[in-house]
Amino acid sequence: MNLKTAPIPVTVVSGFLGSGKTTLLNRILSSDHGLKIAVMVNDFGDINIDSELIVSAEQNTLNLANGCICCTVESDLIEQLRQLHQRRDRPDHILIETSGVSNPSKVVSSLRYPQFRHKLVIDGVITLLDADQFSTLEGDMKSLAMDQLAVADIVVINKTDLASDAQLQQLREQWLYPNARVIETQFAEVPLVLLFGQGVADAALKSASDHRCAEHSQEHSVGHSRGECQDHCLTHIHEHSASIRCTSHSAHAELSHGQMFATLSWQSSSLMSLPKLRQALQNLPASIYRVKGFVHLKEVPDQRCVVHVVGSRVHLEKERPLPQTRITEKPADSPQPIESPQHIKSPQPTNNQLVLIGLPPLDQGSLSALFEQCAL
Ligand SMILES: Nc1nc2c(ncn2[C@@H]2O[C@H](COP(=O)(O)OP(=O)(O)OP(=O)(O)O)[C@@H](O)[C@H]2O)c(=O)[nH]1
Repeated sequence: MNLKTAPIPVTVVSGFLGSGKTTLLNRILSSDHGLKIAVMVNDFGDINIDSELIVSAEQNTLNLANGCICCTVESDLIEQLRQLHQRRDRPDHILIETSGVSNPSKVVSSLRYPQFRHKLVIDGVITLLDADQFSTLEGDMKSLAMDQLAVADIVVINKTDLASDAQLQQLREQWLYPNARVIETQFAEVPLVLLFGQGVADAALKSASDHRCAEHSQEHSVGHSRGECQDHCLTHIHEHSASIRCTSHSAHAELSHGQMFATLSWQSSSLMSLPKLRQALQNLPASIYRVKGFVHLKEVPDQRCVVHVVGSRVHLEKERPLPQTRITEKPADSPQPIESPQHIKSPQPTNNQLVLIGLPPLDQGSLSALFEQCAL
């Protein structure tokens, strides 16, 4: 098959809030697989925190319209996919990270539209599950998490380092659908061949062998196993790889999924106190399941820190620089990145940004007051 006209494989990465989707994406984008991967990120919250947490190729950033990927931005998703397919530097693979409050089945059905026939092929749906927090989900949250599992081809039981043997056993026995392949991981260490499928692995192998250098062709001729050849060639082709990131962000305090979730954001320009912030995060109302963002702490004056709250777990760490992926030249007819204040990459030194996601109603006044008290 001609690789230039072959359908592009698309993998949908799903999973409830904080299950490790961005961790998985970063692992893939930082790996030396040699594939040109386009990533579409659908964040839920008016500040797009995920776009700053993902390994990026900024010049290729495209923005979708506001909203939850499965509820309101279908037309933009379709348009971006169409444009990706038309690019001269077509990606080898497309990854779509749905927001933690999305049901991936709608995305999957969009990918099946006739206009994508022979252009895109669904490689699979990967759903991550937070082994530590899954059992704490109740009601609508649990139903949504189950919907995400129901459409999965691969279920990744992530955060096994935080779960007891009994918790893991219960997950395996009670909550998994029979058809999915199940992998248990820490920090989303999923084998790449499982993610990309043999089709793409073969394409990369073929492309790499087309470009192979003299010493590699000699190695091929003596008959290495597929894995050995692939390792050599994928390293070689990596020099031509690029990552394209598309982001979507929802409007302030938007509700989605039948009004199931609400989000609000808080920003300030004051230094914050670490013990006060930690205490505030540990004492959030139970209706708030997820907090993520960046803060500047008095105790860490030289760099900003990343905040993650998932369920009852609070995690703060110094921001680590993300490796930048190599970028290929953009075709003249490709869409220009849209400048937006929400995507300014280097905020002022004391720009704290937090996004909170939970069950409505979220009380903006009292939550803002809670964080204001952490400011010095
Ligand atoms: N201990 C532990 N922490 C993990 C693991 N995987 C991810 N995390 C942490 O869990 C937090 C949430 O991870 P993300 O990758 O941002 O989760 P996400 O699914 O993208 O989150 P949303 O986009 O908000 O739904 C971060 O602090 C990660 O570092 C793991 O296996 N073990």
